[in-house]
Amino acid sequence: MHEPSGAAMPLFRNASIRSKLLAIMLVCSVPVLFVVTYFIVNQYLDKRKQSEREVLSAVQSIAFEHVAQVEGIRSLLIALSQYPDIRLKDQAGCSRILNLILEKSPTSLNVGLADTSGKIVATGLKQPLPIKYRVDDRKYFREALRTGKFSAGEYTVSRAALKKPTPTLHFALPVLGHEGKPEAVLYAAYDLNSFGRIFDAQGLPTGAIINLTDHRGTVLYRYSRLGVSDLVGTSDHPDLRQHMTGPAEEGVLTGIGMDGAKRHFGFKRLRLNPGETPYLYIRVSIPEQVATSNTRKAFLISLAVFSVAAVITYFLTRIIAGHYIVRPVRRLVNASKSVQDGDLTARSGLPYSSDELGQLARSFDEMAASLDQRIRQISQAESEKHRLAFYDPLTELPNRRLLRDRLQIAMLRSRRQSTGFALAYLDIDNFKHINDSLGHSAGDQLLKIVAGRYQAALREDDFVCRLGGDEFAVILHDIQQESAASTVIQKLLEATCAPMVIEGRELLITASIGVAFYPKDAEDTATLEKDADIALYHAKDEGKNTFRMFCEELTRSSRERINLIHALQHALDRNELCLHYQPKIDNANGKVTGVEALLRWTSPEVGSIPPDRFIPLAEESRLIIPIGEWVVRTACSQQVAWKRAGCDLSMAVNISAVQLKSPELIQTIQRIIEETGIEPEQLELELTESCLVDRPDEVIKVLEKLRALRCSIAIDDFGTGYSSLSYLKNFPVTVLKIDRSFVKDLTSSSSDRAIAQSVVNLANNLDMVTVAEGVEHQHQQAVLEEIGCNFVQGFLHCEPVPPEEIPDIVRARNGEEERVRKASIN
Ligand SMILES: Nc1nc2c(ncn2[C@@H]2O[C@@H]3COP(=O)(O)O[C@H]4[C@@H](O)[C@H](n5cnc6c(=O)[nH]c(N)nc65)O[C@@H]4COP(=O)(O)O[C@H]3[C@H]2O)c(=O)[nH]1
Repeated sequence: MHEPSGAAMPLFRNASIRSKLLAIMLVCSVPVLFVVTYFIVNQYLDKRKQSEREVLSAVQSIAFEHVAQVEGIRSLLIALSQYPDIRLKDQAGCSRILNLILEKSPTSLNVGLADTSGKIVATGLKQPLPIKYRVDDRKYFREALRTGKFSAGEYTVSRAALKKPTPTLHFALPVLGHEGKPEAVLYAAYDLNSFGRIFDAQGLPTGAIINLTDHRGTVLYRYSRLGVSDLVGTSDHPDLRQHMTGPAEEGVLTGIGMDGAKRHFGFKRLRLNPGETPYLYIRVSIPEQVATSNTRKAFLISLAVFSVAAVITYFLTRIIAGHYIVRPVRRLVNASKSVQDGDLTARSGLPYSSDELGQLARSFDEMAASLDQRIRQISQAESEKHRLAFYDPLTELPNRRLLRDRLQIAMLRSRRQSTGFALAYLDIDNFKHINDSLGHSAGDQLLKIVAGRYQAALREDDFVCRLGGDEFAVILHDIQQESAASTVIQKLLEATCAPMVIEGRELLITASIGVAFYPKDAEDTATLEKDADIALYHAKDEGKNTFRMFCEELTRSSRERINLIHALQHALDRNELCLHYQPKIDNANGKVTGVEALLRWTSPEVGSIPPDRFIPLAEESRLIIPIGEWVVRTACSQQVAWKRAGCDLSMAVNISAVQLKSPELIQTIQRIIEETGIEPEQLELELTESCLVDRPDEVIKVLEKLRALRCSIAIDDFGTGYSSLSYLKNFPVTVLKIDRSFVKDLTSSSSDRAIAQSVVNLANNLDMVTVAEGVEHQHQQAVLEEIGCNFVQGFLHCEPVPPEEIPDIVRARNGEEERVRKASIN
């Protein structure tokens, strides 16, 4: 079966509709998912940017505030440097002012004055510093002296506030003398915790961290809402130091923080004076997770909603597709399978809605209905064809073809069951005569009645068929014995004999039956049929209304028949045929007025064969056509030869029914008349009465043509056939020959005499002459003369003799008769 290629989606080629629909649903969901994802990613990126802006802004504002504080310190130190006590390095005055200043400065942990050797002159602290405390090792001190400018120091943990170590960053300003030389250094310790406070004021989200490092990357201060980190003093993460060396003074970046979390960083470098090394690197960071937590949440919610929607859609699609698509399609598939399996009454059972499935259901149902109708029509046509092929239309019995099938089946069944069966051939006796005399319609009715009787007489599993014409065949199953078959055959004969009324006339018919047995007589059906046929032939031959079981003897006689036909085929060529002539005597004067030509055959193999035996075979094999032509030609030639020799006789020739039906008969006779030169009036064509009853209208036409040739026409064996007297007057017949059977008992049987008399009267009335056949005795001759029969033939007068004897017989007879006649006159 052809499979659509469907190379596009081989994965789904064999998937169910439900799966395909679900796949479609899922595929259609992808854009939705894509859009949702797109918006969420966008939101995420926005959040990220927002977070970066936030950290940058935070770092900028923290730096700004810090710078402002440092500037405050710078201004303060500048103002102090102008103060007289400071310039004079008056310890008490300095302490007082510094003390006062320190109290007012929230970001400074200490404010102090050191001389140029680094020795502390005074501090703003309440408690005095230890004597050995010096600042000459501090970077801010040395830088201030070196540069003469406001300088920053390095990170320290305040030693001033001993109770609580505090991260500090020192700034220093040299106090310059009149020559501009540094005379002392003012310094302030900046509390790095100030960053924490500024940082807190930014309102950054949880997890935000501020990280301060120096130019070496050492963490100076690290603070979050959780407090100051213990990572202070450690080295900054190398990956995060890029901002220290990069070109940008401030900016944002994303990376892994020191806590291992991904963070958004805002950074800024701080310098006291342009071109100087930055004294502080500020970094503020927010964990990305915190920055994008909303979008992540939104993403997860969307994903959850999408998943729930997908699950709901999945189940809804399953339910809806199952109800509206899958179930109808399954019903269509099932209906299709049923149709495929031969159930053409199968229908979808779906409502014919206006959608595609409704239309498909309607189309399918209509297609199945039309298929059903077509198949019915075809099967009706087939069964009609089968009926015509295997059944006889007249009797509705099976025909010969079906017989052959049934014989095969019966044979196989018998072989399997080790049984046997009988085949009987039946033939209605004289059906042809009945058919022709009563008409075809009556003949058909007869056959139907007989067929019905045979069916009724047989068992149900026996088989009866019509072979054609008046022939029937019967299979009798499970019969091996002749005795068992005889009972059934007898029943069939009786069924045939039962009186029947057709067209108001009561008919009595008989049948002949031939029977052969399987496997006794034949082991194949063809031989069995032949055997039954042979048996039937012999039943007919034996006088009809009887049956004959097949035996080897019959085959032998049949074989003889066939051999005889073969021999007859060569009889003409081999000059084995000859004619004898029987004189015909005129009762009026006792003279021989004519002869009847009678065919004789002497075969070198078989010897002399009587015409009653070989003429039927010649008719059967249609050899009678050439033989009959030879007879007419020989007889006519003989007649002409005798006539020339002074022996003028009429010539009677037998014409068989087969010759009469031959379309060449007229031409043949005409040609022979012309060729031989016989006077046509002297040629008498004898036809048996049975020739006339078969298609009388056509026979009349043939006879009229023969009469037109001026031949005489005689009806042979008159009174033995079934010819209707009403027809007789229409036949252009000139002679009626009274059959030998009536002549035989003419003197003893009053009915035979009455028949003979009737024939003579009929002939007289119809202007015909009569000839009596088979006259053997004088008393028969006397009666025939008495009843007025015109001519006689018979052994009493002369047997059929060879042609050479005829002239002498005629001379003797006609001379004698002349002498007798003259004597009787005298
Ligand atoms: N018992 C008895 N028989 C007598 C007597 N007189 C004559 N017959 C026989 O009666 C038969 C008369 O011929 P059929 O009735 O035409 O009957 C003929 C005819 O029907 C047929 N037949 C003979 N020759 C021909 C022929 O050339 N063509 C055709 N178509 N049929 C022929 O064969 C039949 C028999 O012919 P045959 O044996 O020659 O028999 C002849 C003849 O020998 C008699 O007194 N007693």
